[in-house]
Amino acid sequence: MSKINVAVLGATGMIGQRFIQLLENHPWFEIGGLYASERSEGKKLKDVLKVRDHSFNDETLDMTIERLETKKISELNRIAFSGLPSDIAGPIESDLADLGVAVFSNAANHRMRDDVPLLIPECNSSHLEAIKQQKTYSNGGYIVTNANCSTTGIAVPLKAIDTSFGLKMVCISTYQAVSGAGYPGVPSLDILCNVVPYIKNEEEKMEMELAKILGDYNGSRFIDANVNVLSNCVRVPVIDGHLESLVFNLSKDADVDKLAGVIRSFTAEPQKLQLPSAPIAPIIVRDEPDRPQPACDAFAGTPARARGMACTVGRIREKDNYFKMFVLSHNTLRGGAGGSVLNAELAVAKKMM
Ligand SMILES: N[C@@H](CC=O)C(=O)O
Repeated sequence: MSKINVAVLGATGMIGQRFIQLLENHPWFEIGGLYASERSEGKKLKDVLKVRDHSFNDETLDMTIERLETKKISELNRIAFSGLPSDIAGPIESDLADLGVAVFSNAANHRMRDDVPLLIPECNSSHLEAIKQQKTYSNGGYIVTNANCSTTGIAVPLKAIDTSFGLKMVCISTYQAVSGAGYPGVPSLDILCNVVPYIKNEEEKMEMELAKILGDYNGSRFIDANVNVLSNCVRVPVIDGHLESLVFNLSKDADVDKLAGVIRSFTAEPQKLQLPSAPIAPIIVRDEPDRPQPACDAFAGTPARARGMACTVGRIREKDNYFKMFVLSHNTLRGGAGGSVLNAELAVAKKMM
């Protein structure tokens, strides 16, 4: 098949550049343009580089950033990947959908809409159907969002657990990397040798988003999962990789071995469809007592294209009918740009493009 032209919006930011990283040698997608605010118009990617753990191709580094004009973007691209900040993303993404562009967004603006899938293909691929309710769908335009980064990593193992054992309640404590705050993110004097027990709106987002993701879509509306979610979100001085501690209880009988077995063997539609960015194993279970760690496990995932797309679970324990475990996932890959690239691959595979 010929490659599909895609735009990257917010190309000067951390998530925008993760999109570029994942798209530069993509088998189905071709970068049709890099877009950002007027301020960056005419600069080359190499002049505004934020991602430092990936070697971009020379041709990619020489690409010029263009001003974000929706009409022009829609004429040149079938898909737009949005890494825009949420203070400007909402109307720009709606405009592009009106112009017939399929928008895959990392921004929070449209996540809770009744006709917008909050999509994690391992958890709720059937929710993609909701795009047919969007008034722009007949034109080819629609919006699909990925979840907040701290929600995405835990949603996949929680889906595996909920499907087999019925999740009743989950209490989450996060240890979130500074790259989650974008670039330059948290001031160094606030975070070096420190932890900050507050991330604006994070706990609210996690509680709402998990209910939508783990819930159903009945063909005309989303029905929230009946799971009690409690969360505390904290920023720690780590570059990449959100570590999260979970305590939960279940409606069906389980033990640590059964739980570990179900989590370890979990696969879903992206694996069945062999989507290019799908990790072969979406959840890796580690048996070592001191894993997962951001320094060791943030980039988990095979094959090479799925690096950073698997989450890692460890320290599964039981006490008094409550289970405890840690989950780690890469916040700007699996929890950001990678999540939206996987969403777009699912839409292509399901011929909703
Ligand atoms: N809100 C998160 C970013 C993920 O989307 C964070 O601040 O870490």
